[in-house]
Amino acid sequence: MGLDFDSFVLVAATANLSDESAAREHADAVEFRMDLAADPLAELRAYDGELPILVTNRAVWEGGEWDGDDDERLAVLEDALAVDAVEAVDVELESLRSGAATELRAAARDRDVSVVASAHDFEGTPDEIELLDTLSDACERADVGKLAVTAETRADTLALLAVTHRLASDGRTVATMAMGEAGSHTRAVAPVYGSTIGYAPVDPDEATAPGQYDLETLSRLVADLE
Ligand SMILES: O=C1C[C@@](O)(C(=O)O)C[C@@H](O)[C@@H]1O
Repeated sequence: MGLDFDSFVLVAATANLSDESAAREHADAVEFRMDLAADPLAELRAYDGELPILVTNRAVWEGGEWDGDDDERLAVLEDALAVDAVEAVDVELESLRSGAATELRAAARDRDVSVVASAHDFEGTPDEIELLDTLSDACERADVGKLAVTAETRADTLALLAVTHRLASDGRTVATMAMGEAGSHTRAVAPVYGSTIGYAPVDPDEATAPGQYDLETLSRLVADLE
């Protein structure tokens, strides 16, 4: 069974699967950032942890560190689907739009692995109409539509929360967060408006995005606001 995003899933984001034992107390799953690991497939195949895994192999053009061939990047993700503990896969919305990840999505569906279509803006926060367009499109193309923007003002974070609320109220499965210092609180608050995934590093020095809380803190904040 793929990871079920019907209720909030707290994900420990890491480049190192050995973090799983430390994450177990607070996290529901691990996000394995394959693009940040030296030999990700070997690490995955050797995994004997308890938490289910969401695999991500983020390209440089989407803010990650995979700078090789893009088809190969998606092929590595497809190989990762064969590992039993892998219950969800993150696929860039751009790769779904271009058709490059059509086969990967079909392979995930065959294996009952949930698909998260993700879009990131590392420069700023587009207006609400564009946020709605992007997130709706991500929802159409996958089991979860995910949108991470960079907030500079309260107005940016409000726009993101409004769109989160609107789509979640319409019954879509969304995950949203604002990166950057001004956006940090959205990581705790967006779940109140229907966001179903939160990302946090076990060790605050190992954050995978700007403005993340550490895992224990995010777990407490989300639980307190529930
Ligand atoms: O896409 C996301 C969300 C994220 O960028 C964040 O802002 O928490 C962290 C990444 O590890 C993950 O792949």
